[in-house]
Amino acid sequence: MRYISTRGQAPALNFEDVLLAGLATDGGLYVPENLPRFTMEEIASWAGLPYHELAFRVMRPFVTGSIPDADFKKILEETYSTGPDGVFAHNAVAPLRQLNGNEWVLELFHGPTLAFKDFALQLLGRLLDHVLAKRGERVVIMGATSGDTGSAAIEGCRRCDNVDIFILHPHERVSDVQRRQMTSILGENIHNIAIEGNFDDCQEMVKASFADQAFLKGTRLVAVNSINWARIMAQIVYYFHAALQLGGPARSVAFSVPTGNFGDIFAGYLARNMGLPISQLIVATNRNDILHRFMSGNRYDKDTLHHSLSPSMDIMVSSNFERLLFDLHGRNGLAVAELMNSFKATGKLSVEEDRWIEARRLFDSLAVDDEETCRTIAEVFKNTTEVLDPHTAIGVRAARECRRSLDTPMVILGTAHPVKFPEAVEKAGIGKLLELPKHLFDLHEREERSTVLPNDIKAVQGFVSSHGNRGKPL
Ligand SMILES: Cc1ncc(COP(=O)(O)O)c(C=O)c1O
Ligand SMILES: N[C@@H](CCOP(=O)(O)O)C(=O)O
Repeated sequence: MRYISTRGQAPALNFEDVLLAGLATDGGLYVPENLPRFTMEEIASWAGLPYHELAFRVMRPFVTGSIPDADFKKILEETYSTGPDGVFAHNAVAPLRQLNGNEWVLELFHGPTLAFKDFALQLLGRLLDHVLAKRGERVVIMGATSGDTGSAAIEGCRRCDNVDIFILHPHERVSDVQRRQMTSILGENIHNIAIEGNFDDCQEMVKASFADQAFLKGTRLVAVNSINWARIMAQIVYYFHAALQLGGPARSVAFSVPTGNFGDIFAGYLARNMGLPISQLIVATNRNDILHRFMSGNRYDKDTLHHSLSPSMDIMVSSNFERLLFDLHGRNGLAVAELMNSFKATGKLSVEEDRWIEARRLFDSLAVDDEETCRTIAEVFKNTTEVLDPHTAIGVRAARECRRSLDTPMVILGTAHPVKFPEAVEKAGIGKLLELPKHLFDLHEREERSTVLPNDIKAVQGFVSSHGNRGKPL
């Protein structure tokens, strides 16, 4: 499998090199040159497979030529293991919980850091370990987080011998549990940086570091955000997993996806393009609604960033939207480069009418504010005694508002465990005490380590270069 850049001017890479890349050299994002497509018979034959075996079938075409089948199978078996020493706490890995009649939450929060990010980052860490050991190479990882990617990336990479990982989070803008999950994992190669800015500032600094890597003195820079193709690839699997449990592929399924960086929903869009019958994909945003404004009015314009009760989706500019733009423009990289350059200059973007109509055919959307989020948490609790996290609640609200058919199963991606967001749960009026799982029971007593830095790329790059070799200078 070869991968090409959404801006059309970077060299095509194989999977191994894409895994070790972040942004392409032309500033674009990598996508497969040709998407694999499965037949209905093939997909139907996967019903009942354990998660890791399904993952092998769905992802194999993407890694072919780079990771031998036997190694990939072993890595997947370890990644999606369950049981007392396993990675995931639920035997089904990603169980479906019925909310009512034909509405289901796909619980993606049974991994070590209690959010859907574990599905991809547990895999990414193992793939990096495999590839770097083979190459005998050390790398620096830089990642930006609004709260969940950070801990999942650290947890996924903490045992990798060949990485130093630097995670940038917005200072005082992630929940207490989220911060502690990151800053209490101690190791000479783990570096948490609290930036005096917002998530977009963090994300921008990571992206800019790919463009100018002199500060790394020759050490390779790797991404753990969803700009890294391997992240998206792993997130495709659970769409197949959910649909197969609900009568797919003979029956279509609809998905509602809490969205920030457009990564998770883009994975659903790819699952549909790979042959999975998906009748509806709903983009569910919080008040930071650039994606909803595009879908509903062809206006992808920067706004100010609002702090919400769903902080992980407090994102102004969505990285993976560029991957959709690439498809909407007939995979014309130069057209995308032009659009993105103009967006960089003006903060505004809209597309030609026919391309926007196509986007509307592909996605429905809704923006949900804090009040509606709390109302939904309370409503679901009253009817089911399930406590939703605020991001999942946004998905539920959007599913209920945008649903086209009651006969089609509606799956809402349950992206995080509510224990990570007690403020929203409390504001929803739910008195039920939520307990941290066993492996995190003493989280609030653990020692924390992080460095506060100004919103200044030179300060961040200086820190990376003076700590990038197991805490010592590069
Ligand atoms: C809990 C949670 N839900 C939803 C999202 C949105 O996912 P994405 O950025 O892939 O759209 C994120 C992170 O962005 C998240 O952490
Ligand atoms: N919600 C994310 C933001 C980063 O998104 P990513 O999927 O591109 O890593 C987070 O919690 O950090």
